Amino acid sequence: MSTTEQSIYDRIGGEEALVAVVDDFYVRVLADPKLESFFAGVSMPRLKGRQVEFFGAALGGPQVYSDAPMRAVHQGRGIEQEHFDLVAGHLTDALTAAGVPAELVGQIIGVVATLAPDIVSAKVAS
Ligand code: HEM
Repeated sequence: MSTTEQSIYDRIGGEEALVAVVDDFYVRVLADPKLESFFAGVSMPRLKGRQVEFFGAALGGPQVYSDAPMRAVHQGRGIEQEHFDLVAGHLTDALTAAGVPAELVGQIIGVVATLAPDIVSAKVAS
């Protein structure tokens, strides 16, 4: 057996686990009254597929994420830090519900948090 350090992707259970987490994540996001309107008219099967590619690539899996950069996808949608934090919370909950250990969830959310400057494009009016 190899003793090579496993990627986060392998440690959470590979593609099957990731697909299940992404499905549950979007159930939670779409059930959130503060978030659902952002996804009106969006093809969810397509978005889930892209999200599996994105997270697979980001967490050390074999996927290649070949679509637009995060800034191009999200800017101009009126996404505020509050919305980003809610989405990150739903991801935390979906990972935790799938049995991913808290330490790994923390590492994944740490990676996701670095994306906030590209995704948040609206400031709360002051
Ligand atoms: C938390 C970190 C986030 C990550 C890693 C992420 C990742 C992604 C990815 C990979 C796509 C697919 C892009 C493509 O077509 O290739 C996407 C699309 C999208 N994201 Fe995010 N996202 C995040 C946060 C958010 C937030 C906070 C919102 C809004 C509240 C949001 C709203 C959307 C919408 C509406 C689309 C669909 C765009 C379309 O196909 O028309 N995302 N996101």
